[in-house]
Amino acid sequence: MAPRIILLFSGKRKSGKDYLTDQLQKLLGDRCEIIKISQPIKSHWAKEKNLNLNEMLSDSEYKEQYRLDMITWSDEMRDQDYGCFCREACQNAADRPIWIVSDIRRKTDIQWFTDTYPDLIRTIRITADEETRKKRGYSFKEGVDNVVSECDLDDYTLWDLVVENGKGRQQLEEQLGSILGLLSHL
Ligand SMILES: Nc1ncnc2c1ncn2[C@@H]1O[C@H](COP(=O)(O)OP(=O)(O)OP(=O)(O)O)[C@@H](O)[C@H]1O
Repeated sequence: MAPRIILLFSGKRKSGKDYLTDQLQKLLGDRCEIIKISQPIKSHWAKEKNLNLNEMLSDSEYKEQYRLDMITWSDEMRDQDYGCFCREACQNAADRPIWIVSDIRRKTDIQWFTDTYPDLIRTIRITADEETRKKRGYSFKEGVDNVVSECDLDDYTLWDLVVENGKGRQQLEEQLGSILGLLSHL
């Protein structure tokens, strides 16, 4: 069974992508599969450099040590084939009706999904003010926060839904409710 809908989530660092997609998964249970484009990137990189993959995947300082190198390496891979990581992440995904991609970063990610799964794609931008993001552990890093991987979707305007997750955020139930609205036809 192929997915019947694919939700693509984007947001700046510490906007709450993992938090909200985890909550959504709790609600949807085994009807949904969480996909991370960063997973194949991290596993390739960990294998190549002989690093600990679990540490890379967890929200740790370890991951931050390698973030810059990983960005450079994955940009080179993408230049050759912009869909390479999207494709690999989807190949590893379970057959479930709802796919949640929790970390899209580029216009080409959206393009790849839209071309590969026409009509199934809904895009969601999570926003949060800088002060809130800082309270959650964000601090500006040269080469990370001012490069394409973090900024390419800043000027994208065609989101199906924008979810405020900073100071002005609604209750979690309402945030999730607006996301579920995108699934109401299923
Ligand atoms: N609505 C919220 N209520 C309470 N805590 C939140 C909320 N949103 C996010 N957080 C907390 O803020 C921190 C950062 O959120 P999260 O890891 O989801 O961000 P992210 O966008 O996935 O960041 P990164 O891009 O760095 O992986 C986490 O500790 C998370 O639990």
